[in-house]
Formats: sequence, C-alpha cells, structure tokens
Amino acid sequence: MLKFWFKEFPQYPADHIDYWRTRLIAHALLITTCYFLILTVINIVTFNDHHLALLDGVGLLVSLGIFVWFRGTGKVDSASWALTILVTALILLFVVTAGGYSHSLFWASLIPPFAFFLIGRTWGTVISVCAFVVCAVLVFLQVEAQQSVTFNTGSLLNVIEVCIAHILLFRFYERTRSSAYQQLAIRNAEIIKMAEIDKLTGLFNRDKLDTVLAECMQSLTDDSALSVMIIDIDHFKSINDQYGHLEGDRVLSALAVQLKQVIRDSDIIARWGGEEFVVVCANTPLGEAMELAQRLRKGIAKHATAKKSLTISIGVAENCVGDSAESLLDRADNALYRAKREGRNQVFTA
Ligand SMILES: Nc1nc2c(ncn2[C@@H]2O[C@H](COP(=O)(O)OP(=O)(O)OP(=O)(O)O)[C@@H](O)[C@H]2O)c(=O)[nH]1
Repeated sequence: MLKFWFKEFPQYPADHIDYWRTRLIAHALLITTCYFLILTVINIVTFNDHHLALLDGVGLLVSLGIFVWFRGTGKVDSASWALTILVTALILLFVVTAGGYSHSLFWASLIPPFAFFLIGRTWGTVISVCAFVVCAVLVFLQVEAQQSVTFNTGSLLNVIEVCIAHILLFRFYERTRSSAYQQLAIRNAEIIKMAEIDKLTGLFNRDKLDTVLAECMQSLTDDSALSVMIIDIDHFKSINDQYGHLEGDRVLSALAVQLKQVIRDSDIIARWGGEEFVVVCANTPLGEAMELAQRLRKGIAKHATAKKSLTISIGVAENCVGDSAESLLDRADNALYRAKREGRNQVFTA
C-alpha cells in the first residue's frame, strides 16, 4: 500500500522488530495529512467556516511536519508517540465536539489498536483508559441530561464493558506480537552467529573471513597497506595421534585464545580450516606484519616443554596492485609451504 510514498529505512529490515511500526507511522501520517487537507478545503469552500478551516490547517501542518521529520530521521519511538498523541487528540476532539452523539463514540475504538501497537502495553493502556473515560463521561452527561434517545444506563454499562474488553484484548495481542518478534530477533542473531563463527574456537569461520577480507580489500586506498598471515600448527596430526582428538580440540581452542591475546584490536582472526588460522592485518605493511608473525610464533614456542612441544609456521603476504582476496591468500599459503619445507617453526613471506 502507498509504496510510492513509503521510504524504506535500511536500519529497519523486514525482520526488525520496528519494521511494521515504521510502515504504520508513515502510512497513518500520510492519511491524516490528506484527511486534514480535505477538511480544510471543504470547510473553506463548502461551509465557509474559517475557524474550523484554520484548526484543520494546523492539523495538516502538524501531521505533515511529523511525516517529513520521520522520513528524515527514522526515529521510531518519538514518531510513535507523536502519532499516538495526534490520533488520540484528533478523535477525542471530534467526539467531544459532537458531544458523543451520532455514534461518534465509535471512533474512540480506534485508539487502542493504534496506541498498543505504537507505544506498547503500559502506555497503550494509559492512553486507552483516558480516552474511554472521556467517552464514558460524555455518555453519562447524555444520560443525566435525559435529552438523548441514543443512550441509557444500559448503554453506558455496555460501553464500559466493551472498553475494558478492548483494553484487555489489545494488551494480550500486543504482548504476543512483541514477544514473537523478540524471539524471532534472538533466533536470527543466533543463526547469523552460527553462520559466521567457528564453534570450537569462537573465531570467525572461513565464510566470514572471505566476506571480511573482500570488504577490507574493497576499502583499500592507494596509500594504505594490507597484509595477511596463514598460521598452521606443526605436526598437529601427531598431537591427535598421541593424546587423542579431544586433546587436539583443546589445543586448537587454547591456541585461538593465545593468538587473540597477541594480535591487535584492529586485526581480524579466523579459523581457516582444521589446524590453520588466518590473521588479516589492515593498514599494515609487510615489515610490520612479519614482526607480528614472529611475535606470535615465539609466543607459542616458548610454552614448549620437554614432554609437549607446540610450534606454528606462518606464511605472510602483503596486498599488491591487482590482487584479489584469493590471490593474496594464495601467496600467503605458498609462503607457509616454504616455512614448513624449511623445517617448521618459521615465518616466511611470499
Ligand atoms: N582434534 C582435531 N583435529 C583436527 C581438526 N581439524 C583437523 N584436524 C586434524 O589435523 C591434522 C592435520 O594434519 P596434517 O595436515 O597432516 O598436518 P600436520 O600433522 O600438522 O603436519 P604439518 O602441517 O605438515 O606440520 C589431521 O590429523 C586432522 O585430522 C579438529 O577440529 N580437531
């Protein structure tokens, strides 16, 4: 509906908890703006009532102002409040002006769905109760004045009962809606995490590394450098063979923790495969990356004991003109191969 006028906000994708609120706000504000425009014109042209036309004109400007401001800022909470107050004030103004006659009270039943959806259960209840109290007072005045054929005491009771049922039902509806969205948001975050994170080490997995590295390379400028290193545990198979796979897993997790402690906050680390890790060093020329690699290698090797030794080999490469993520990793892999061939526990560059 009204696709032409509706601005999609990238910060509120379709699975965001506020997505439907943004749509309701934009559409409702557009409708109230048109509504006030029509009333202003009718009051001037048909009824020649300039006072009412002025009131409608103010409504038109307020509504349009909130619409334009919301399109510009995308502030959902403030816009929700502004729209709820606007709609509630509009309906109550009409109901009070009509003295509750001509079934004008029916308009008040629109307030709870708006208020609950836009400002939540607590404030939705407050606004709805206030609006229904105004309606009940109007009916009461009609009954007292004994001039109405529209309502009697029985009608008043009916109105109050329906109002209470409305509030309870909309509270329930809003609770189920918001909790369903919250659960969906939690599940989505979990799914995204599972798709990006390596379960054993808690580091980024290979897929995520590919994405991050491609982004880093895209944002490279002529004078910025980027280096990558591939880290491989030496003779890891023998650790598995000697101590079992579970111990091998523990070594992998512990190594991930150690590596994370040494690399800088700006570096990105991922588990690339079985016992291989990749570190992406943004804004880092080859020389600095080699120093970091040596620090990593020495840091791991110094924990070696006579019984258990753990060493790593590292291949380092710096981005060159025309490199792709694949070619850059390929060169680091070749360097790693040389480090292995030259006796392991070494750092080599491409
Ligand atoms: N425990 C454990 N072992 C793994 C995992 N992924 C791969 N491996 C093991 O890692 C070992 C890698 O062996 P190789 O490729 O021969 O390498 P290496 O023994 O480290 O020898 P070099 O790399 O040449 O020094 C294999 O035995 C795999 O089974 C894992 O998640 N957990």
